Amino acid sequence: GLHPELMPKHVAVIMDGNGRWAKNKGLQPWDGHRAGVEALREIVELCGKWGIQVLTVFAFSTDNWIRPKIEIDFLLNLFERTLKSELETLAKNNVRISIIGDSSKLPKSLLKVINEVEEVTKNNTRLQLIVAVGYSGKYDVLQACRGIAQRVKDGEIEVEEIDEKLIEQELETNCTEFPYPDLLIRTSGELRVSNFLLWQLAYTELFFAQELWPDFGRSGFIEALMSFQQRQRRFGGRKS
Ligand SMILES: CC(C)CCOP(=O)(O)OP(=O)(O)O
Ligand SMILES: [Mg+2]
Repeated sequence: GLHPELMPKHVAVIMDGNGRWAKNKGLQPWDGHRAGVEALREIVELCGKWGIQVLTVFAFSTDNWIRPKIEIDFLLNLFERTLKSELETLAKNNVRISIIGDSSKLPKSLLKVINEVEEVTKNNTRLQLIVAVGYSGKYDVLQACRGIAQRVKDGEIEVEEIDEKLIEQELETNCTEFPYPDLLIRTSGELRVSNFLLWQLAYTELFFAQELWPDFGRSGFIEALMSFQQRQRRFGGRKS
């Protein structure tokens, strides 16, 4: 079974497979995304129950903008409706939610809801749910470089002061206590990172689940966590 003391502090998830799940059932991709929200709701609940402190999920990549407009419009509207409908539950369950990513292309109405849910839940302490929307690892590193360059240009910092800590501050990880995911789970059998968190995954344990995201639930999550708990993490060192 699971050992509470070996629970990861920060879990990251690439929720993949919604489209194939829908196709297998003769449905439209957005039916898969709708089912995907139910899967996310279950995993959030389990994280809260099992004492996982941070859950970062990949909901929409900077590279997903090339999808058909109808699917993008559905997804953006789904995010807005879900944030609104889940706000009360998140607040009741002491979950702090924040959104990371390039918000410049998001509709004003979605931005408004994002600001509201971040504000309402900002002092919650049980679980931090970070939803990456319009995010990618390369976008994150790029915006951090620009931020640091501007601070040097403004004379705020010297080039010599640029260190890993400073980069971490400029990245959009948005989590000071546990910035580095201990475990990354990707569903649907794909074996790639797909421009998700990059800097932050330096020593993250990877777990690839066969289930399509809408089918990933308690049993799949337990399997991933049990695999994690059996790993020997050396962070580049040598087992003493
Ligand atoms: C937007 C993102 C959460 C969607 C994940 O599922 P997907 O649409 O990539 O599904 P497929 O890989 O099966 O097409
Ligand atoms: Mg996919």
